[in-house]
Amino acid sequence: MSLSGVGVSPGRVSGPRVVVAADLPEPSSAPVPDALDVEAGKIGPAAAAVAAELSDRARSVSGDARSVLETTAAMASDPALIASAERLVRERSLPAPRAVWEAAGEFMTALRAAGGYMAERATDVADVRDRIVASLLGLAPPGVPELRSPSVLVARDLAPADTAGLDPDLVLALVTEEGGPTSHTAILARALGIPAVVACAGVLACDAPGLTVDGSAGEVTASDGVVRASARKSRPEWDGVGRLADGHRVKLLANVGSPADAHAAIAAGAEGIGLFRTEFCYLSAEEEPTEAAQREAYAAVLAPFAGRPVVVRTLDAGSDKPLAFLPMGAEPNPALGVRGLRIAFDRPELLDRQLSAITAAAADTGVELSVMAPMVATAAEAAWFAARARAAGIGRVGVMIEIPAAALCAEEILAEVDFVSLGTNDLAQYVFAADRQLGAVASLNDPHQKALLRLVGMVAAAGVEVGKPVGVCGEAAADPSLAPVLVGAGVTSLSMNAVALAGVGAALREVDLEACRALAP
Ligand SMILES: C=C(OP(=O)(O)O)C(=O)O
Ligand SMILES: [Mg+2]
Repeated sequence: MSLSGVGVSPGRVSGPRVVVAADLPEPSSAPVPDALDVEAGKIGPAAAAVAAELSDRARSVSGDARSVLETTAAMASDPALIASAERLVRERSLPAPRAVWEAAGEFMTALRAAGGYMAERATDVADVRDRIVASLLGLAPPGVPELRSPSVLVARDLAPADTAGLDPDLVLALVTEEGGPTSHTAILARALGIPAVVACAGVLACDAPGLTVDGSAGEVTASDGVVRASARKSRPEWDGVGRLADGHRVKLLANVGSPADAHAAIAAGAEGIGLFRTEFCYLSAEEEPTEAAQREAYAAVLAPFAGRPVVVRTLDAGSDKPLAFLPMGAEPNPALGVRGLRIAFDRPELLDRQLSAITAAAADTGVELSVMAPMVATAAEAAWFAARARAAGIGRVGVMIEIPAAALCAEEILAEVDFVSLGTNDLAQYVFAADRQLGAVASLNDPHQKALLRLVGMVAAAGVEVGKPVGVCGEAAADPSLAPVLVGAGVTSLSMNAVALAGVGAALREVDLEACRALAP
């Protein structure tokens, strides 16, 4: 068997195949005709089996992981949960899986209503619920399985929170049926240094014991399941200063979302942060973090960059990065819906709290702060954001250009702000009308596309005209073959994951500005 997809994170490895089970369907509530005691009697043993499995796993680990698993095991055998589910079977003739689903749902509602620490526990109850329901239905529990040895993970797609939690020591490679080169699964896999292939149709149907994954070529082949890894390519030489062969300066910055990313970026020579995705701090949060908690979380990411320029982006929640505390309701087209800055239009206090936490974190850490907003469509939106950011005491304010309308009106937008940063991931998605999470249209989300580069050129030219900086912080900036094209168009900084910095830095040293300009699409 040999399959091809889109290689999004380099490296060639082989290892045993482990499949991430799909989400559970909501269990049927069709009434059980009789033998209610027998039906109710299934719940206790299923819960006990789940608790035993979790306790067993707890014994094989230590520290925080152990106490989390022990607490979850205790929740699974909670007599109140079991009794409540059994009662639902007897009183409403519900099948056992449905009764567990509803009983856990009542617990979760009560925990969320209690708020604070209790609300955070609702996610654990959902985890326990899914495990017991899966056990009753004879299915694998959903989500990323606990890996005990290095494996190749196969999934339809992963949520950003799941990908961010992957352990690069245990996940040899990641292969998904869905996702494109700019999906957050791909971005996070690259940042973690995990070889990955996305848009790999047919991989879920493969039942070989193992897979060989080539994250550069995008090839996936069946293997015997034995672990083999090729030596990692050494990084090109780069001295940490972004400049062309003729000395023309281009700031090379990092995209970060966690303290670990920030430390990796400093170690890789980043001159500053070009994109701090603040929503990545809250992918698993049930409630809006307080201003004090935000200040602390942002400071932990910014601290390694004391004295350097950083661009903090306000929350880009919604669509492919849902945050539980900002539910959007069901939208037919979430990528075209209420996401990014749009969320703040009817919740301005949410934005103000975040701006004030960011300002405080910048003061705590001594960084040179700039703040920008995601998903800005018009100059009026840019002006609205800039006014709020300036009122919060922020001196340098920008917006992302990631909607075609914003690219077309870059001049008007630049009149309202101090800088712009091109989000080529979303810009490609909207220019080509091609969902960045969908494997079937992955090739349209390739940042080498002429139409995308022409829009980038228009925005960069507007920046040159008015003398304001235009950066790129989408995945296009991380591609050593595209970096000279972007610089030739007039882009003044490139921001990327830490792993990409040296390759881009070295590629820029090979060319001068004239050669870059000649590459215009
Ligand atoms: C950098 C971008 O933002 P995100 O990937 O977080 O949507 C982009 O859209 O290019
Ligand atoms: Mg974006």
